[in-house]
Amino acid sequence: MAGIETATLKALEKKEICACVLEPQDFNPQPMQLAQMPLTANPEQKHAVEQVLKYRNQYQAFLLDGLTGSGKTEVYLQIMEQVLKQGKQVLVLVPEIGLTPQTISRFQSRFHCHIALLHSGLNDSKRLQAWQSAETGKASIVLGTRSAIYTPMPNLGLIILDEEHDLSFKQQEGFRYHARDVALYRGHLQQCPVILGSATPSIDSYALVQHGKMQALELNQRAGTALMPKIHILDLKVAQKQHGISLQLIQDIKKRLEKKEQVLIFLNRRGYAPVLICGSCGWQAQCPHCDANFTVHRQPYQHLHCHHCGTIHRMPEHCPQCQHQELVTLGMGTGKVEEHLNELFPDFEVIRVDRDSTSRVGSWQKIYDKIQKSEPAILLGTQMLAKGHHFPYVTLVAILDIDSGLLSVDFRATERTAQLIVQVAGRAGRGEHKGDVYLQTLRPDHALLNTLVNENYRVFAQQTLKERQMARMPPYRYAILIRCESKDQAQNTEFLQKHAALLRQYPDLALDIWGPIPAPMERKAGRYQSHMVLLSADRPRLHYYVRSWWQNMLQDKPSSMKLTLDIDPQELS
Ligand SMILES: Nc1ncnc2c1ncn2[C@@H]1O[C@H](COP(=O)(O)OP(=O)(O)OP(=O)(O)O)[C@@H](O)[C@H]1O
Repeated sequence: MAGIETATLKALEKKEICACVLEPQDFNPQPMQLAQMPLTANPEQKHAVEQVLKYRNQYQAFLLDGLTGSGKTEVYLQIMEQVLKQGKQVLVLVPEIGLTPQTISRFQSRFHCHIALLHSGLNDSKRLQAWQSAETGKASIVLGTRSAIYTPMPNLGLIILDEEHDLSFKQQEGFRYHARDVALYRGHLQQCPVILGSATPSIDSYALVQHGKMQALELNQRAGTALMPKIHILDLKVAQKQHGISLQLIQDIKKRLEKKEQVLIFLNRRGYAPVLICGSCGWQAQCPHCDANFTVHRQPYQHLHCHHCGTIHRMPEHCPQCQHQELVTLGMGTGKVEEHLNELFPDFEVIRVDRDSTSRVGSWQKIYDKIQKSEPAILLGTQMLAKGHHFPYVTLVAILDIDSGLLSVDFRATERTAQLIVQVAGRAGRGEHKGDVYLQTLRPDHALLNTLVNENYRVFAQQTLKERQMARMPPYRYAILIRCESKDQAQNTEFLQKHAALLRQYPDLALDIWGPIPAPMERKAGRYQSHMVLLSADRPRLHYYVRSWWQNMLQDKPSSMKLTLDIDPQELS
């Protein structure tokens, strides 16, 4: 309300003298003008655009399965143009807040219209403004991360989920939902097409295509003149190395930098080193609250940090067990690799991109602008660098440690690793120069690596679908994960066993119950974690029985126990 401070209004509301309400506003769509002509679509792009536009005013789900750099965004833009011209709104979801600047700038250079931005970095009033502009039709486009899927848009004409395979579309805490599922359901409710786009679609989405619930649209070549990069496997068992980096790779990095090109080094481990160990007695710095090692950090000051519960400890000056002075770090995090790269390439800039280096507001934007300049540099980073970015000057990509992704117990681990490799590799050679990709591994014969190098991601996906079908795993059966957490592991097991027995009593529910078993990380933040997985091919019946069973469990559980129910879990952690 004009002229009256919010604090005053709140005080009056507290005394029940006034009530603060939001006035519904009229829907008033704004016309869209084209700011830039579209690119000339290649035949595959044209086909994809035409297919989607056939379903302009009705629900149909599409999987836009296009190689990295094949011009999926151009396909989105050309479809959006037609939908916006009809006076309808478009909702676009991206997995990361860090992807919003590049996406918004591509939208702004193509369309003159109001674009509302929604992500976790906004304060409440900015969020409200964005919601209102969507609800009233002032915003023709809403661009946001996961929760933007709930934005009120009365005249919705198209939903796009870019990088649909990305795990961040699933909310894993509190109110659990998968933005991909909500998008499909919302498209159905509001009768508009939904496009899920990715160079590495999820196995779940391929299954939807297989079952005729989604139409696949393929882009099989890079857009413009760019070519796909060549992947090389570096066998760490035999390779000569310096600081854990093969000499062959070091030579190639040097060549690229001298040619004024950029190099991207990927390591999915932030901090300086994952282990601190005593050189005399073997003592290791472990988090007192979790079954995990402390990670050593050197910035902004030396300290130990548990990445699981957030505990921070001072860096010990000597071994607390034997008083020995020499404590050594094992393994490499981005901090240590940054140090080595600075030593190996002193004449070139090393730009580190991880959660630590981008935690300040605006820092990612500054880094991003720097990368877009045609200057030689080494970009070193974690997941943040892997997702959907277009870095035209990167011609060499190296993944320093691919093996950790091959060792997980999660049945989706190979899918995630394959996606990561293909996505990171896809940042190479997107401009005028052809790219090369190096994968450092101790397991060069691993089937996954060979399928990706000699075949492609789609072949891997088809093999994985067959394996999942044979093993009767999702998406061929439906899963529910029960997580149970308390200070007593025996209490967790006894409680889950008792309730598993009750569920087994329903004779017409064909069900497998796995567990209870300790979670992959058994103790976290001082509490024991147990898991139990329910698997059934009959989703309606599974959900029907679980509904009352779950209520029963909640009533029966001790107050100190925490229970959570995860439908279609994406991670078994
Ligand atoms: N038809 C076209 N003609 C020429 N250039 C194109 C065409 N379509 C797209 N491009 C260009 O190709 C580059 C890569 O396109 P884009 O970023 O849209 O690919 P993408 O499929 O979204 O990639 P990724 O999945 O890796 O994020 C961009 O510079 C884009 O402008």
